[in-house]
Amino acid sequence: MMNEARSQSILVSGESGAGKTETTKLIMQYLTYVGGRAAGDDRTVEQQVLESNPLLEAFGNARTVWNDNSSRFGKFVEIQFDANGRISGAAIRTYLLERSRVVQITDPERNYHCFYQLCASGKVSYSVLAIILYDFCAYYAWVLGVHQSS
Ligand SMILES: Nc1ncnc2c1ncn2[C@@H]1O[C@H](COP(=O)(O)OP(=O)(O)OP(=O)(O)O)[C@@H](O)[C@H]1O
Repeated sequence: MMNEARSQSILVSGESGAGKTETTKLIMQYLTYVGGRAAGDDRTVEQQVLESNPLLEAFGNARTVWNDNSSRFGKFVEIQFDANGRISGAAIRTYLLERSRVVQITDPERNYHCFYQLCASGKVSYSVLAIILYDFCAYYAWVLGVHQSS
């Protein structure tokens, strides 16, 4: 990329359970390692890129019969580098979240991780739980609306 001064793409594909999600995380770890800044900086872009994975997985991954942590959406990760090869920015776009899973699941499959994480925390009062569940529902309703209108 630096030699040719041209953007490059990596396409990770395969059937469910093939290892796309884990491979993508390894690629992101590698790119943030080679394009990282000096230690001691504040929370850097590369840290934010890596830290986005658990959050995205909470809202978009679920257990299926093939994979305990199956990604139920597509992801386009763009990492921008400056002229020195250092990471200068990043953007993540998500596509085609499996909408039906929000309201319908078949045993032994599960809904999205975030619902179980919320219940497992055991530290929220019922009123806070209701607010958070309301926000989750609003989030998924927004996602459904976005995909329906596009
Ligand atoms: N590099 C790896 N090292 C160790 N285990 C791995 C690796 N890649 C995949 N696995 C194992 O395979 C499982 C499925 O991998 P992963 O979730 O990446 O698949 P996937 O192709 O993204 O599946 P899906 O399409 O359902 O999201 C992981 O939970 C892990 O147990």
